[in-house]
Amino acid sequence: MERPFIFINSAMSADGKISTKERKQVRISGNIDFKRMDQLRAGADAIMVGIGTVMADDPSLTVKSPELKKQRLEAGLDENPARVIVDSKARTPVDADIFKKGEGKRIILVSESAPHDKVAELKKKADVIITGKESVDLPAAMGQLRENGIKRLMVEGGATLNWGMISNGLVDEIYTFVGNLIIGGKTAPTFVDGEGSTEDNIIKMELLDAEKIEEGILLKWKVTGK
Ligand SMILES: NC(=O)C1=CN([C@@H]2O[C@H](COP(=O)(O)OP(=O)(O)OC[C@H]3O[C@@H](n4cnc5c(N)ncnc54)[C@H](OP(=O)(O)O)[C@@H]3O)[C@@H](O)[C@H]2O)C=CC1
Ligand SMILES: Nc1nc(O)c(N)c(N[C@@H]2O[C@H](COP(=O)(O)O)[C@@H](O)[C@H]2O)n1
Repeated sequence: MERPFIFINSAMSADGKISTKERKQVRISGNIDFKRMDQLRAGADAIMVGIGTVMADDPSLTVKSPELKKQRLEAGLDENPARVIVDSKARTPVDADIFKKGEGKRIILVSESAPHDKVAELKKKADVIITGKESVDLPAAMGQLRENGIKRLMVEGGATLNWGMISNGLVDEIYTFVGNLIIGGKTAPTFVDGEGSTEDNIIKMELLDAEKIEEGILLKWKVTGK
């Protein structure tokens, strides 16, 4: 099944953490990196996060620059790319910022195990796509997104979703900004958590670029597979 071009953009500390041990959002990027992230958002057809990120950060995932929003409108697009949440049990709060802030489409990916009343509530606010029995079937869901016209998908984490996407061979490129912080903590999320690899199925990448930005470094990777 055809799927979109998929890339992950993330910011992590020098020790690979993407937030604190309390799973509190940390400002890792500086202004230049946030502008770069905004450009990536504006150039995508959709931006996707896991339900863990919605619960922890309550992000809006909107394009912030007025100029970039204007350019999207002039190109006949919605002001914001579609915002997608991977949420097997339909736990997304109906008052989440994703629903309150910005124009544009919202899509919730749920599984067959999601309570029907919660799905009905979310359907008032978003398109709902059902795949998988207990958990969202990510490969099938990516195919459905492509059928819904999404050709370029930006994934913004978090750690568990990043593992789900990468381990299923669904990620083409990864952009990580590594900031000048050490967060530490064995329970603080790293860029990729989940089940993890054994030696024979470690995922390989090719370095595309490395660029110093303010006090950190932006690494661009192409995922080449197992
Ligand atoms: N610095 C940065 O760039 C960023 C940092 N973060 C941080 O990351 C943390 C959140 O990460 P995390 O807690 O791992 O949550 P995630 O955002 O990765 O969401 C994970 C959840 O997604 C759902 N899911 C559904 N289907 C799948 C599947 N097939 N594979 C994987 N996940 C699936 C699961 O919940 P269910 O079973 O209920 O569906 C799972 O628990 C926060 O602390 C946040 O601040 C987040 C984004 C960016
Ligand atoms: N690129 C980047 N740098 C950081 O330092 C960050 N903390 C994040 N976090 C991501 O941004 C989301 C918030 O988006 P909104 O401002 O609400 O639109 C957050 O959920 C992370 O995905 N990213």
